[in-house]
Amino acid sequence: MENSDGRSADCVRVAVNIRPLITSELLLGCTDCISVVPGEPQVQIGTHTFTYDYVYGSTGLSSSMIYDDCVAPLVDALFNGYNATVLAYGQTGSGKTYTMGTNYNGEGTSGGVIPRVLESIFERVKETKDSMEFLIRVSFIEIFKEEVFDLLDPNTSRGDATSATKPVVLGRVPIQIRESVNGGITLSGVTEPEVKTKEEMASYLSSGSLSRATGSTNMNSQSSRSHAIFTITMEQKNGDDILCAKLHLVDLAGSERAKRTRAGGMRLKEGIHINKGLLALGNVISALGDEKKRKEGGHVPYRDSKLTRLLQDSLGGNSKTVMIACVSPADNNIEETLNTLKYANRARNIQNKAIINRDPAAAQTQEMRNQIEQLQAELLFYRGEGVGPFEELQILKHKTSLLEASNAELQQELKRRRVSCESLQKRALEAQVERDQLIMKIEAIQNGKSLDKIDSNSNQDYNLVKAYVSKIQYLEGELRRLKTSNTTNSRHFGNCVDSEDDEPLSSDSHAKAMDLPDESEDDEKELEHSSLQEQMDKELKELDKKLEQKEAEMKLYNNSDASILRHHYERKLLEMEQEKKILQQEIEQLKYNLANISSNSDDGAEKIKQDYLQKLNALEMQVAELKRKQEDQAMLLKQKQRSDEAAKRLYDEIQRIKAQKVQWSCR
Ligand SMILES: Nc1ncnc2c1ncn2[C@@H]1O[C@H](COP(=O)(O)OP(=O)(O)OP(=O)(O)O)[C@@H](O)[C@H]1O
Repeated sequence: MENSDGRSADCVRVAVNIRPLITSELLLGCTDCISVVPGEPQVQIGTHTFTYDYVYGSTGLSSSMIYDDCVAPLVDALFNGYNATVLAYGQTGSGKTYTMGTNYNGEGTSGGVIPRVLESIFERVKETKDSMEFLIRVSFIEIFKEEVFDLLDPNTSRGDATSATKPVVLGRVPIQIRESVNGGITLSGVTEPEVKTKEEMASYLSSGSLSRATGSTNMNSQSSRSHAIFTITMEQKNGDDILCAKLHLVDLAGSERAKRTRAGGMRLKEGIHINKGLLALGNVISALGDEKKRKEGGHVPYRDSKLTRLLQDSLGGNSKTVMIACVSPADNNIEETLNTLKYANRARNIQNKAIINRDPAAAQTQEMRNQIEQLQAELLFYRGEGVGPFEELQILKHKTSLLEASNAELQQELKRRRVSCESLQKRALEAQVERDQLIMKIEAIQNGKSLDKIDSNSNQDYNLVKAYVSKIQYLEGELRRLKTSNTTNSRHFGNCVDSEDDEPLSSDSHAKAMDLPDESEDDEKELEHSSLQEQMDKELKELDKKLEQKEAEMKLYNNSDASILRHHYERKLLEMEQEKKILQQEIEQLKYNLANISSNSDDGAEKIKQDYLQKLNALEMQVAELKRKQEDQAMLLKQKQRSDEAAKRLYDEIQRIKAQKVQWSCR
């Protein structure tokens, strides 16, 4: 099968992610050595031009699109029973960990792909869990100095996700790679806990990442010294059909040259092992990506390293694979960047053969069941016990299966609608709570309370308002119920009254009148009805009071104070934006000064450079803090808009209830 770009759907997809120049590179006076051809997935470096499936960063596509373009299709594939791999490759400090989000700790939003994978998997599980059983497990391993270690092994775990400091290394026992009879690669005894929520999965990722070997090199203060593979295994059971597939998320250690990283001692030894694994990976990519070698059926050296053995299925095997080549644009990295781009270019030629991983026993059972059905039909036909010719039987069977399929689809649709209905109800409740909370805030402001004090009380208020709104919803429900029962009673009572009307009775109504109970029964019914009426009048009055109260609140809310609050938020946002702009201008100015100092060899230049560097750092932190505050303000503003909408809906609802009530009272 071919894609619109003419490449086979099973080819390894390759994306290049160019990170921006980082402060340390700017301090060295580095400039961009790589450019992206506008509108094309093409990069130019020196005299070379390379084409990929996607190019992000440095004015190519925005790197925030990596997940949607490259990774979301792999999550789809996982749910369809295909193995999938995302592989981040590149020199040390080129942004692999940043791109993958391997250090995600479950809090906030990291730009990396892993948090989005977690989010998306559990959203889809939630959507389909009524018709499907899921079993999700995770494993997290690292290859450190050519040994495979289990990062989730509770016996050797070096800390938990909440620990702020890096835990101490305990003696770890490497795990063995095994090859199963059908050639599949397994890790004997690897810890594979079952996970049921996104948070649980994130906590395993986070505790494993803490245990991962990192160290400081000259090129990256937090350099990953090992190759890490986080694997999500998903088993889906639908009746007898079982699909079992794996998604590998691979964050490789950076390729590096000892001279550049100024590594010595332990770091040097680590580097040698890292490079050995990456060299083997390069050879595998060359063997698979070189058309000539592939046609000649040349040997693929998977066995040369643990890394290549573990990635055997991902490169040239049963997997849908995306490789994200991460590069730095700095001209002092040009040699490594060129190398990465060359490998990435070659990797585009790798052909995989992904197949749906159906449980063999379940697949066989299904096949046998079909066979039995077929044979039974044939038997009926030959015995002459069939209702008609064999073909007719086949048509009927086909029709039945079509009807069954459509039935299943309809049931699915029904379930989906139910779920969405529930979630809409929940959202309506939340919106009402928010609205009421805002009204309370406005009141508090009017009463002269400070914003800080209001915020500190808001949690307490939230629960109160929630309880209050649920109560109102309950009462509204009760009222509806009573209205219905009253309508029924009124009809019945109306019938009785009709029979006493002066108007002549039709023969039909006359017949009905004959069926009427005797007078004492009538009295009883009337009494019962009037007591019911009385009770309902009481409830109605109460509801009237509530409606009035709500309307008064709405009026209060709709008056100019609400717009004061909105203006307050908008003004704050604007102020922050201006402050951010000023800070960014200062940063630009500092960077410019720094660039000038870098080319200046004055004696005092180094001191000024250090001062600038410190100031730059402080300013960058200030900008980050401002950004966070700005996001908070924007969220508040959004919340406010949502509450306005909810208030409007509520107001409409009140009007509707009132209209209904008037109608009802007139009956
Ligand atoms: N797209 C980006 N935007 C801004 N900063 C980035 C980006 N990518 C990476 N960085 C920064 O570059 C530095 C190195 O990134 P990272 O640690 O992800 O590199 P790495 O390739 O994983 O390195 P190593 O192989 O040594 O572990 C970090 O400070 C990170 O914050």
